[in-house]
Amino acid sequence: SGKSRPMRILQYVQNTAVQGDANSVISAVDSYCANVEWAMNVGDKKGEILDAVVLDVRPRWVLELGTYCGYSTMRIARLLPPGARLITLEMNHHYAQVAKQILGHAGLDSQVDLLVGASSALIPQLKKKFDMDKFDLVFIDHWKTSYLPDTKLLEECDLLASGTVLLADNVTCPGAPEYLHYVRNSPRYKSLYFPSQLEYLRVEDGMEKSVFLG
Ligand SMILES: O=C(NCCc1nnc(-c2ccc3[nH]cnc3c2)[nH]1)c1cc(-c2ccc(F)cc2)cc(O)c1O
Ligand SMILES: [Mg+2]
Repeated sequence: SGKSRPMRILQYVQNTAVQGDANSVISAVDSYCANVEWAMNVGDKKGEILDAVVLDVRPRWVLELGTYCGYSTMRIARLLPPGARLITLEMNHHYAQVAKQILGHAGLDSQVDLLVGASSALIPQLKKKFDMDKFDLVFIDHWKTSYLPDTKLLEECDLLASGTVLLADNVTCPGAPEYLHYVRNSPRYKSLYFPSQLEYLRVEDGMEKSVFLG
């Protein structure tokens, strides 16, 4: 039942997770996707790397590119200091609708602003729309071919400060070769690879953490 995979994930969450308990919603998504049907969430293994980076950065302003069902959105939002804000961009209206409901079930919708549209159109509007200046952390997990152009767009829009951390999912699988070459060879970034596995599978993947040097 449930017309789409995101809908089936939402139904499982609504039937099994404790309302207002973000960790139980995260666990519910992980057990559904590990045991019933695979989905492109960052997952529990890479999720621990994401958690560690969020706790280390203690960001005031976070941008996420690629919301999908809101799994990584929840992982980030549950660790934010009070007053911090997470802006997440999603291209697909259906994904966004499901993510909103999953975030609501977790009780995390107050720290999160979910925008629907192309990142290339939305990124230039963010400073004005949210009266903000620079992001402290950017989690990149959308279309793999958009990683590099959107990173350059963030630079052009003056949304990165010296010390801003970019964390990119899937740099090995499906891969983001042009992005990797750029952040590893540009003098404006200090980059480090965190080896891991593709969500819910025994396939190599990893995340790239790149600090903007200004
Ligand atoms: O495609 C992925 N993720 C992207 C979804 C998305 N959700 N929202 C967007 C968006 C959002 C605003 C945008 N603005 C412009 N393009 C946009 C695209 N893109 C993805 C794919 C895999 C994967 C691995 C192995 C396989 F065999 C098949 C698949 C694994 C992953 O962890 C992923 O993250
Ligand atoms: Mg991913």
